[in-house]
Amino acid sequence: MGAFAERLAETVRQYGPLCVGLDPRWECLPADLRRFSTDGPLLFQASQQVRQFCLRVLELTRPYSGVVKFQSAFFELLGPAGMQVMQELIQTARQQGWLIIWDAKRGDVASTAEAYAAAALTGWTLNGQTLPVWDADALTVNPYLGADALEPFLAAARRVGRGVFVLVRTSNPGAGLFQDLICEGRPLYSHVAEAVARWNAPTVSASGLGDVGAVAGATHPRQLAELRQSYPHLWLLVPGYGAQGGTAEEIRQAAFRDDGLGAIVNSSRGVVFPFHPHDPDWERAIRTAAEQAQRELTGR
Ligand SMILES: O=c1ccn([C@@H]2O[C@H](COP(=O)(O)O)[C@@H](O)[C@H]2O)c(=O)[nH]1
Repeated sequence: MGAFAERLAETVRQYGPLCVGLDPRWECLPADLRRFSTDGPLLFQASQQVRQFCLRVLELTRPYSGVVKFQSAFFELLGPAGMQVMQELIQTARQQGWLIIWDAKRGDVASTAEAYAAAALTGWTLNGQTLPVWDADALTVNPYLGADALEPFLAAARRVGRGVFVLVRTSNPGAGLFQDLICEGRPLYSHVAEAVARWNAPTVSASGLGDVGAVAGATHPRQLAELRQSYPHLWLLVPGYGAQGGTAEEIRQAAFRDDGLGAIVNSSRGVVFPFHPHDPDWERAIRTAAEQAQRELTGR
């Protein structure tokens, strides 16, 4: 498997920068799919309905995107059956040719991070056999515990040509509480970005981009533009487009390099739930939303 950065560059050249966010919110599912039969545990039944919906989303959006981000929270909410469904969907997405980001925002002391990293990226070697577990192409991680705690993720990614996206400037309204605190004359997030660029540097490949990227919200276009300008070798994972208020125009101006690479832009609710649960034409709504997002993000 080639370097993550190059596989991502190839995907963005082919499909544009849209990343489909698979966040299966039960209350947003089409009403027809929110049905239960009389037997079987409810969480299991709900997981099967989510499975059916997500499979359809993957098919409908595939022409417009090559990257899918699984938001672990919504699958965890469904318990073990939901986790099983997530694993099956990840395998299906891989067979369909998607690049897979697992948004689980991991971060812990190094000895524990090693287990998280094996589960997400390398697989686990047991009895001489390496078993893939989640088998993601990239994982989101939280930098708060420091460099030693991130190293197991970076090492795992290096070993198997995978990627890591480090939270730098998140999209939520309260992000500044800690991330904007001034330390040594500049905001904390800019120190994090500098460290991410340092970890990324040895991985930079032909596209001029590397395997250790940064999460930078579309809802803070000034900081997004500043990160883009300061760190041309970083892939940016940009959430906050659509449902959280980030616009395609602001993103186009702030997030990309001159060659059109450098950022992937996540849309979860905007692309996956652009319909009312009682709208019978929900499939067409998803297809239209994905097509429009692809078009407006590339400015075509
Ligand atoms: O700063 C961040 C980091 C991650 N997210 C995640 O992205 C999606 C956004 O969903 P939308 O429905 O498009 O708003 C979701 O999975 C978040 O957990 C983020 O929003 N901001």
